[in-house]
Amino acid sequence: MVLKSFVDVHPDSHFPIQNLPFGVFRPTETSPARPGVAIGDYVLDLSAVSSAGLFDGPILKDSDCFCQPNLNKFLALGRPAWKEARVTLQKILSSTEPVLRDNVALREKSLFPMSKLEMLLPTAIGDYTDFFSSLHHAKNCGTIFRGPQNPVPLNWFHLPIAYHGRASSIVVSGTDIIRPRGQGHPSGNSPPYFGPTQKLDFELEMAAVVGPGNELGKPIEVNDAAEHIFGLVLMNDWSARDIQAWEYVPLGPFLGKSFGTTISPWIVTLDALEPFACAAPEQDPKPLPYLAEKVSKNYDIALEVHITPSGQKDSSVVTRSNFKNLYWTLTQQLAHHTINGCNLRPGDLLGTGTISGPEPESLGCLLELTWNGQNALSLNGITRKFLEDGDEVTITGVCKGEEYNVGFGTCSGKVAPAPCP
Ligand SMILES: O=C(O)/C=C/C(=O)CC(=O)CC(=O)O
Ligand SMILES: [Ca+2]
Ligand SMILES: [Mg+2]
Repeated sequence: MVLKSFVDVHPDSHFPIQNLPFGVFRPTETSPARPGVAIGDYVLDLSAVSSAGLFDGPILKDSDCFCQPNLNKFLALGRPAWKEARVTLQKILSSTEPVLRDNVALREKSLFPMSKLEMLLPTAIGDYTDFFSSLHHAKNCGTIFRGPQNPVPLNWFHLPIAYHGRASSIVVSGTDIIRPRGQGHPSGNSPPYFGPTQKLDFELEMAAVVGPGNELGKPIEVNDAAEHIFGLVLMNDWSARDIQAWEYVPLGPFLGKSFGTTISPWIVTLDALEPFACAAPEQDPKPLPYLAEKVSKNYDIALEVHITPSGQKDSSVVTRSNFKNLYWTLTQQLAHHTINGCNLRPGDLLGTGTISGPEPESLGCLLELTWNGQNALSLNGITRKFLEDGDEVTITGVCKGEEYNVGFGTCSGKVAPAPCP
């Protein structure tokens, strides 16, 4: 028998009782932020559940981790607490358990229609790193930025390459992204220009949310790394390709990326994703021992990007990809990040890098889809090489099971014009 909730959940919903993703919301503009889990079209307020004494397991019974404006304190408690919370929440939301189902007053205090509330960033993000783990993306970007001879650098096959992103400009889905201004360089010996980016792009990504983390100087072993990953969100690493191409030599992405990064509000836990785990690709050459894992795991998460062009009602799908296209696993990324002793802290965000697949329809950004603006895309008859002001980009992700889906909802942002000079 498949577990069912007393809350009505549509069969296509991303949020059945098997998912229970964690987020932070406020019921009204003036009420304080608090953690919640999504169930169907509702959000269950975890501060209310906690105040009612329903978290009665040994770790959570005396904890105030759900009476906080973000999930950091809960994340720091680690997997035993996450499992305990999931067991309690699946129990009190199930169709056969009366404690919440039959308590009208508590239900009114704790269950809110999702359409009427405001979702916030789920964690306070101290640090954000973005990896480069899709071979298809690395090959295509290498060819476009550096030419077809050796598009993938030799180090790529030996370590998960990354750059340090900017945590301060991470925003929750639904926030406008202001077109950045900056320097670009047309070609050859011509002087650089300055102005609003002419090559604004999205990047289809996911990101891991770090749990307990590690002390400075004490790396996390690759086979223990999953204990430090709470779950995943959808992510759009907005990129200004003209700024990026000019500035990145030799230190890597900077202002071409740091003007805004959007994440989805719901963190889907690794526990909820487990039924959709699959083998990660075979790695050749074999990684060094500190990156060699006993079990090399990916997840079968179908990903789509839709663009609604400025002034239009309808969106068009511009790419269909899958999380399982990644070469380096989340656990290898995390172990590599800490191998030099660098400390990760609860709530840190590790982007996977753009998730491009092998087919032309599965490329994860416009840079690849239009080959740096050489070929326009048609969106219901409207053409685009890069994003225009007013365009809205929406990423979705879902694991499709036989009896239920485990999904991420959406991650969207609309492009707002650059500030006047
Ligand atoms: O090939 C490059 O020089 C850089 C490519 C990127 O855009 C970097 C990045 O954000 C990594 C990624 O999303 O995979
Ligand atoms: Ca990126
Ligand atoms: Mg970014």
